[in-house]
Amino acid sequence: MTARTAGPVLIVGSGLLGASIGHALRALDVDVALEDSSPSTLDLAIDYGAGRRAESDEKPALVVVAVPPDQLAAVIGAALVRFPDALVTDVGSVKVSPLAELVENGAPIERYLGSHPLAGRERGGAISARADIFLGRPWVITPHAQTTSAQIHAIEALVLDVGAAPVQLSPEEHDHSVALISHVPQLVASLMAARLVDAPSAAVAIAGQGVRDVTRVAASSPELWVQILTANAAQVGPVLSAIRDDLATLEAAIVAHGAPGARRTIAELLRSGNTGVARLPGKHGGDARFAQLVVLIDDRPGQIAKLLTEVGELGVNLEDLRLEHSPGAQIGIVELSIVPEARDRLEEELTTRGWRIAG
Ligand SMILES: NC(=O)c1ccc[n+]([C@@H]2O[C@H](COP(=O)([O-])OP(=O)(O)OC[C@H]3O[C@@H](n4cnc5c(N)ncnc54)[C@H](O)[C@@H]3O)[C@@H](O)[C@H]2O)c1
Ligand SMILES: O=C(O)C(=O)C[C@]1(C(=O)O)C=C[C@@H](O)C=C1
Repeated sequence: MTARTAGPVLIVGSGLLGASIGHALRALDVDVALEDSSPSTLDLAIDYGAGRRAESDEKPALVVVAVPPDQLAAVIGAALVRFPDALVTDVGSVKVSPLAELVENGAPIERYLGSHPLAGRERGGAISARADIFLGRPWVITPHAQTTSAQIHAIEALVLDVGAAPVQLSPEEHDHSVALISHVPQLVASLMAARLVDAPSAAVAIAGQGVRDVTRVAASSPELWVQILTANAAQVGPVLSAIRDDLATLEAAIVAHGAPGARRTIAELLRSGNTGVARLPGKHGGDARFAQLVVLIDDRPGQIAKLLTEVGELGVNLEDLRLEHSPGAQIGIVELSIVPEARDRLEEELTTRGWRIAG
């Protein structure tokens, strides 16, 4: 594939996000220069192939700032001054406060266009970077009053090159949205995971997929998240209040579950959850949800490859794949996500071929 992005691209901050963008652009042969305030992070990102060391006379066409939230405005502002011919973007998780800080500092924001990939990992650092983290994910571009359509096209080119899907929102709409779909979910995951700290070992040992699904992002960096949450506090607060109200209602109904109406209250909250989760778009951003097929495999080398080869031979496109090990059993659980029309046929054909289907 030929890159749409015109280089050189300078990435400032070569941690998880910066190095991941570097890897994805290098795969398309874009010239990527890297900087980081940590010399060892920079060396690591270069060693892993995310780009080359930036020269002192670098002349980037595009600068991507991927530093922690409390550094964003300062680093974006410095890049706007250092590279007067470059378009500058960032990948920060909050968009209103850095823009306000730039305006307050009199920065030349006519060459700054913020953006934010809704993609990442619960672990930071150049060592966790991967070219594929953006595939199929939304990447929000947040134009302001001075943004031109050529600048939007330039950032869209970057987004498409790394395999993400560009979406345009104002900085305010962005921050309002991410409070609900990213920032409070992080807190809910952390609150649930915090309950496990003093849990008996016997309880933790039998953890299934449910608690893992709900708590995955609880492994994220507290330093990064304190910065994100406080930078978006005005939007996060009201979502937390709504959850607190629901929790109070739920707790009262659970405690007095024999009282008239209590079971209905519990059911209605659960049903709202069904309605809410059904609204989450599928992998490609549309409304279609995929069907799941769970296959049990022997926990020995080559089994997953064999299963995937056979799914391919049957002409079924795999939309997603999840793996799980059953504690204490020599069995692996593979959850295949596929288009609903293919599910029954795949189940039948795999059963005929000797695979064990668990649901
Ligand atoms: N982690 C995620 O899942 C995720 C997803 C989307 C967006 N973001 C945003 O991306 C940004 C980077 O997050 P990350 O997860 O890559 O963090 P990270 O810690 O992995 O990387 C940040 C890098 O910036 C460097 N840095 C700090 N201050 C600097 C400065 N003044 N100049 C140059 N380099 C500097 C650090 O040394 C570090 O290597 C954050 O603003 C975050 O909100 C993170
Ligand atoms: O860990 C992940 O899977 C994420 O994608 C993290 C996630 C998110 O909430 O979606 C978290 C914060 C970032 O600003 C963007 C992405």
